[in-house]
Amino acid sequence: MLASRAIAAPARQCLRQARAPQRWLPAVPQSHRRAYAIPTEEKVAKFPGKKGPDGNFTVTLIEGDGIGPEISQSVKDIFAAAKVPIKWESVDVTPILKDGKTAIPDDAISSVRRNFVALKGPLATPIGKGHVSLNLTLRRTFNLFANVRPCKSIAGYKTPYDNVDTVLIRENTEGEYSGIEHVVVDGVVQSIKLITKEASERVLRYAFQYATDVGKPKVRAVHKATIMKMSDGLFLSLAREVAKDFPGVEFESELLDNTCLRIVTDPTPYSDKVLVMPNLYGDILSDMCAGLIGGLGLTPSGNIGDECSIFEAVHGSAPDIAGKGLANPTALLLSSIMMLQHMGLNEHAQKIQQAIFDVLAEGKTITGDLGGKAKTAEYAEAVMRRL
Ligand SMILES: NC(=O)C1=CN([C@@H]2O[C@H](COP(=O)(O)OP(=O)(O)OC[C@H]3O[C@@H](n4cnc5c(N)ncnc54)[C@H](O)[C@@H]3O)[C@@H](O)[C@H]2O)C=CC1
Ligand SMILES: O=C(O)CCC(=O)C(=O)O
Ligand SMILES: [Mg+2]
Repeated sequence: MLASRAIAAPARQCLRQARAPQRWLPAVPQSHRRAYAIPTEEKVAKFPGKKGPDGNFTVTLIEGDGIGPEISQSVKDIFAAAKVPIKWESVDVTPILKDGKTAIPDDAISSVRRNFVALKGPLATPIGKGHVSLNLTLRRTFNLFANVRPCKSIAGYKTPYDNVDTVLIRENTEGEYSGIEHVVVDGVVQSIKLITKEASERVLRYAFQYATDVGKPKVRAVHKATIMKMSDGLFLSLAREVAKDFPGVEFESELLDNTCLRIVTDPTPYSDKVLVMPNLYGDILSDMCAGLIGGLGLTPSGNIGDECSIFEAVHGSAPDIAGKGLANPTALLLSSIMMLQHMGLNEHAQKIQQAIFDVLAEGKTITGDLGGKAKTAEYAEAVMRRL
């Protein structure tokens, strides 16, 4: 593990740092929701209307596999303790076959469409034979074109770097994860990396808009257009085109291998940029960035679409620790904070986030991945005590 828990800086200093509010998604005024989940005025009007007569929003919950139910329980407990006006609608996403293809059950699809917003635990994908990734299927089903993966140092948790503050936006519907593979002849297989103008342009536009909204002065496209001249070449040339529509944001580009080297050598120069890239690169780089701040137990994400959005941790189902109460629920909790900010429930987001950062900064009740001894539920209880 890259980071090890060292003697924490003086607790008061850590708590002071931890108190700084953190917005994982831009504050989106109701009238500017267009660039995020809600594209039309009609939907803008409809969104707050999802609040039911009891004053609660209904949110779809996919608990997921492996550690999914354990970390989902922490979110449910903490949300209940913080009196977040949310009613969970749990759905089963056990895959079904539709026209010979893996599909999400209709009930789950209609729940997400009805509620606009979902929180999702990790879903395991079998290696080789077996169903295709349900995570990718969900992203494609709902056209969740931008995967926003912020990664910020946790005050009080010491790693080789104290100042990581990266935001990575990953194209989320195609690229290397198009799932188009076939056997050409025995012993020769082909896997298609599909890059389209439409999908590239919309994620690039989202990245520039995101940078504008959160006040990051630069967008950097990460690519390998030296080798994949046509596919990454198209992505890069579209990035240059889209940049012209955002004169207030500086555009840069960088080869993926160089990005990897530079971020692990010194992440500081990446704090003022939004990184945008094709699917696979974002998948790998986001796990790598998580390593810089203390691991996968800490990094959230949001899958953003025009019609609905699904929030989930960057990590997977962690089968090695599942069912043992060892999982760190912070990544899913911070994803749920992104979700609350997306929904405009900022006060609740801030209150819970502060409690999480305070518990982490204090360092007494933290899970094993961070060098502590607390079980998942004990950590969640510590967060609830801080609310
Ligand atoms: N978005 C999703 O639902 C994702 C699903 N997966 C799926 O998850 C399964 C397992 O994949 P792996 O490669 O093992 O990756 P993983 O992310 O599940 O685990 C990698 C390592 O990180 C640790 N870890 C992950 N989350 C943690 C947490 N919250 N607290 C403490 N430690 C944590 C695990 O114990 C393991 O040692 C696979 O079936 C994969 O397809 C993988 C990544 C994302
Ligand atoms: O769907 C999967 O199995 C893995 C997905 C993944 O690694 C990710 O979304 O980061
Ligand atoms: Mg991944």
